[in-house]
Amino acid sequence: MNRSRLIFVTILLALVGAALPLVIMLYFSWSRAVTDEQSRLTLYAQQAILRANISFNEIRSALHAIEPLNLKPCSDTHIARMRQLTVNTRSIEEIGYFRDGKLQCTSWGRNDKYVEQTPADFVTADGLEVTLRVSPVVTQGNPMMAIQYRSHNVLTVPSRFVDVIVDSGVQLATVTEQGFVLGEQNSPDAMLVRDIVAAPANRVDDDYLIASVRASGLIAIAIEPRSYLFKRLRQEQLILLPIGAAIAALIVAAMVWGLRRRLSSLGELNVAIKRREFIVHYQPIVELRTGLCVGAEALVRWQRPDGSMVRPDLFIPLAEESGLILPITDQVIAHVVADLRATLAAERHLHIAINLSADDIKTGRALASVQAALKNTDIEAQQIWLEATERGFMDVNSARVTLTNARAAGHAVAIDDFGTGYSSLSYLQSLPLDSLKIDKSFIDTIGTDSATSSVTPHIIGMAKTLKLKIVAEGVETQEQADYLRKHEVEFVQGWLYAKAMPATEFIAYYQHNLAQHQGIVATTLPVPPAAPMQQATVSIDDDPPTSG
Ligand SMILES: Nc1nc2c(ncn2[C@@H]2O[C@@H]3COP(=O)(O)O[C@H]4[C@@H](O)[C@H](n5cnc6c(=O)[nH]c(N)nc65)O[C@@H]4COP(=O)(O)O[C@H]3[C@H]2O)c(=O)[nH]1
Repeated sequence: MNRSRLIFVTILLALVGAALPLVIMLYFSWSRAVTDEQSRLTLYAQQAILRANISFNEIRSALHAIEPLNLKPCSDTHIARMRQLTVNTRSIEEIGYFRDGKLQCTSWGRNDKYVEQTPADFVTADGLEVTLRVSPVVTQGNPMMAIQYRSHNVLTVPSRFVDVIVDSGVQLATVTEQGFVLGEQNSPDAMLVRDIVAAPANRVDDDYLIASVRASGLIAIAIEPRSYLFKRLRQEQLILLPIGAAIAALIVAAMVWGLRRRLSSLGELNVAIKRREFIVHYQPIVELRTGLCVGAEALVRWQRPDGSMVRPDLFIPLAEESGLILPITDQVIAHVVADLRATLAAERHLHIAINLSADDIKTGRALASVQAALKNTDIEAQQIWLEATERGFMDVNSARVTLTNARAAGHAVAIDDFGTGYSSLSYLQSLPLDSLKIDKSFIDTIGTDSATSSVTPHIIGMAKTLKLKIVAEGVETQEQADYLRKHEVEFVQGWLYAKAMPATEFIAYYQHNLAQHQGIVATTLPVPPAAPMQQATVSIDDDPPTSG
């Protein structure tokens, strides 16, 4: 990703990162406000059901108490008893006695007016006949509810069935399951109440917030205007939005910090490329059967002006992401040629493996760089191996073209870090490869009972089936080397043999190794078909061995 793209993507991510916590907090504020308000309304509805049940129970008890007394109807004792029950029972305003459907007397005395018993709107399960609206004859007050049991009748105020102290604006109704409204507060809309009875549920609609409770054959409904919700919403937002803003600020700060770091890393990398601060170390590759050093892997190092060395895994990912890897590969190639030109010309069986990035493989330009660098030198193409990781094969068609061209030019091609990426057997089969490097993570499992330890022999078997030479990377112990020898792995690379070292040290290492293996023949070099290389004979004669 180049600089301006990086800035653009970071700004985009920062905007999303800043908006996200605010949106989440807005959502939480809303859902908390709705939940809180609905809990409040539900509580009112529960209290209304409780009040309605208390009223019914009181009335039922009074009626059941007076009916079996068998007092002389409308006698002074009878009227006194009715009055006593009326005074002592909160829910009862008046008790009346009926005979043949006509009111004879009430708790206030004998009745000489003609009053007929009103027909019941509904009858409860235990036989109480309820008439919702009757006009009291004696007190001449507001409409009341009449509840009749046999010859006695009680008048009660409907508000007894919703007798709950609610905040102003909250509407309350207690309704039977059949839809008869027993009592209401603050005049809830009748249509709305009917709708809620048909499908009782807590909900928020365009105008109202609604909660309902169903119990004992009754439904209590509490309703408040939706605008009330906004008061609660503002309270929630006052708490949650500052938290969201703080998280958003943290995200933006982290992104700005990351961007500045990346830009400064990118800037430093750019300067390092211009100043050619990259050098190459060489890690020997040894033929396992003979112990002969047959080559080395070129490993880039960033040498800062203060002399400190930066490991490749700290800058290669950034270089690959930003496209700066291409000039770095060029500098590696130039270093290999400058460092080992004479040695490679003198030792024809010696090879150097150069790492190519995914971009190098995709564009194919690294091949042109190698060819240009080898021009006018005595280094032969087969002495330069090209290593590509599985990431380099993501664009399999361009990878195939580059690898085919590389092999046609005489280079051996290796797949690096095998097993850590996504390569499949079909990839391996379809790409022109000479060798496979088993990643250190698999070598580490040798002799252990880790879950992946069983994979190593499969990789070896697969490479052999595909006739690829094998290089085992990161060999650190004799046990690993013995295992690899037993499985006929051809080449090894690792600290058991040598760490990566500067060119002069590598040349000395190589000469020493050569002297130790006087007269021994290396037999297992990969051979690209287009420029076949004969088995190399290692000698310690003054005359360098020739190939081809
Ligand atoms: N612990 C342990 N480590 C061992 C052992 N033997 C080898 N190694 C390390 O394993 C890495 C092998 O290189 P790689 O898999 O190509 O992995 C390389 C390669 O992917 C990348 N890299 C290095 N040089 C270049 C380069 O010139 N171009 C590109 N594109 N990538 C490079 O950076 C990675 C890391 O390179 P290095 O830090 O040099 O680390 C090297 C090497 O020093 C061992 O026995 N034990």
